Amino acid sequence: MNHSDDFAQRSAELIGAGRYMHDRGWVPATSGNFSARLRSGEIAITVSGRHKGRLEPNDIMRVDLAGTSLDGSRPSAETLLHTSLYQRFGETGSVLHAHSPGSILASRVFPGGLELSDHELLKALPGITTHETRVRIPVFANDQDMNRLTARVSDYLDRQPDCPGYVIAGHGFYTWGATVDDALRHAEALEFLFDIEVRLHSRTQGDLQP
Ligand SMILES: CSC[C@@H](O)[C@@H](O)C(=O)COP(=O)(O)O
Ligand SMILES: [Zn+2]
Repeated sequence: MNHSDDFAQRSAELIGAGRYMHDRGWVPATSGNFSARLRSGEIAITVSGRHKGRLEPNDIMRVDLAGTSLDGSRPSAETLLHTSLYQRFGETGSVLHAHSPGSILASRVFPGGLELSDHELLKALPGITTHETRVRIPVFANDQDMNRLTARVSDYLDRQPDCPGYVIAGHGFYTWGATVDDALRHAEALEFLFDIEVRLHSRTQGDLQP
């Protein structure tokens, strides 16, 4: 496959992911951003400000691993959060970011992070083969300074390299995978688990009411 076919193929996958996520209410009002690693080593990423449920081929652009635009378009405002993951994890082929209700609610209910355990669906996450696993999803404070936010995430991943995703408080979540499909599966599993954990928490709180 030549480089332009590769770019077209990855772009089509990101467009499909956007439609899927928008249909589920995870990327409202131009929020979210998506990327995929190209065979050339460059990154295909969404152009900033585009509606992620109605992406077209020219809404996907190329950046280098430092996040610099390679074709004159303006990449996602959160490009650094994507490129830092590609720099860190050689096997990562796609990064997805959503502003999903489950992740935002979870960040309010569990500001110190979530502990996911005893869920069969954990097996949808990379390297997990049993529900008897404990997966920690950190919650970072939101920050408009991408260098500072990226540094905080990187510092965490230095210590917890198996982390499958993270939440940004009041903002959304990031997850990644070897392919766009893998990253989408991780997104779907995490969003489901965020929702379950929030509902479990409110049930427990409700039970405690006089
Ligand atoms: C609609 S506000 C959302 C943005 O501030 C940002 O968080 C986001 O997810 C989308 O930014 P973008 O630059 O389009 O990639
Ligand atoms: Zn965002």
